[in-house]
Amino acid sequence: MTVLAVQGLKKVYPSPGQPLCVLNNVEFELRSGDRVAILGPSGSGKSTLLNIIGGLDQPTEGRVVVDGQVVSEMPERELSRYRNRTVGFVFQDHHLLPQCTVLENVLVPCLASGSPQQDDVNWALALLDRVGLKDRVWHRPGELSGGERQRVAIARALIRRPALILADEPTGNLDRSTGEQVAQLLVELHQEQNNILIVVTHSEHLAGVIGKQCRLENGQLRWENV
Ligand SMILES: Nc1ncnc2c1ncn2[C@@H]1O[C@H](COP(=O)(O)OP(=O)(O)OP(=O)(O)O)[C@@H](O)[C@H]1O
Repeated sequence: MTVLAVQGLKKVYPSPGQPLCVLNNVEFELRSGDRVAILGPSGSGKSTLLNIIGGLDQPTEGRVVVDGQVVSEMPERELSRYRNRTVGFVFQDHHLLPQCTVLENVLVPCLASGSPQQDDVNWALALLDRVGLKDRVWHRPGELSGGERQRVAIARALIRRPALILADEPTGNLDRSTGEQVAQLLVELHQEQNNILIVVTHSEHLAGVIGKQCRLENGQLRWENV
């Protein structure tokens, strides 16, 4: 069981006029099995919040605690391990390596601890089967549709069996029906893997597929259907 606690989180960006306060005392707690969509207008700080949780950005004040460990206080080595092992990222732009096959792309996170083991390859193949890409493992990203590329990115995010899945506009580049399939897949895999799933989106429709929702506005997080 993983517990994610976001405590008194504040993020202020310097700017030529007034400093820009995008997060102001954001607080919540999630546990394994929880999933939530974070909605909010463009520029409201959704990606900033996700990046701080994922250890890609530092808060100005407050902290993110995962299983008792404060992310912003982790030494660099531990932070890299946290990003690689505890967190699985899915971005709007899939960030797949164009020269690598689908299978190699899914295995990329395993390279952090040397070359992938047979167990990793077996799990990657099982995940690719699960996301409906069994027949595409030797393709390269350029030979896939947008929805297929995003499904590869989801398999890659799950390869280390992370406790936390952070998805930033995962369907942003997809048409509505493909986006809905990808969102449904995220939900199904979340239920199977019992991780914590946080999805940042503009889309009320996607948020509806995810379930529990909160809204980030003026630096504050407001929970909706809890
Ligand atoms: N490194 C930075 N330096 C200064 N300002 C920044 C920086 N990163 C983000 N911002 C500003 O902080 C605000 C929040 O940005 P963020 O990307 O978190 O918003 P968002 O809600 O994810 O937006 P969108 O939905 O458009 O992706 C924006 O106004 C942005 O311009």
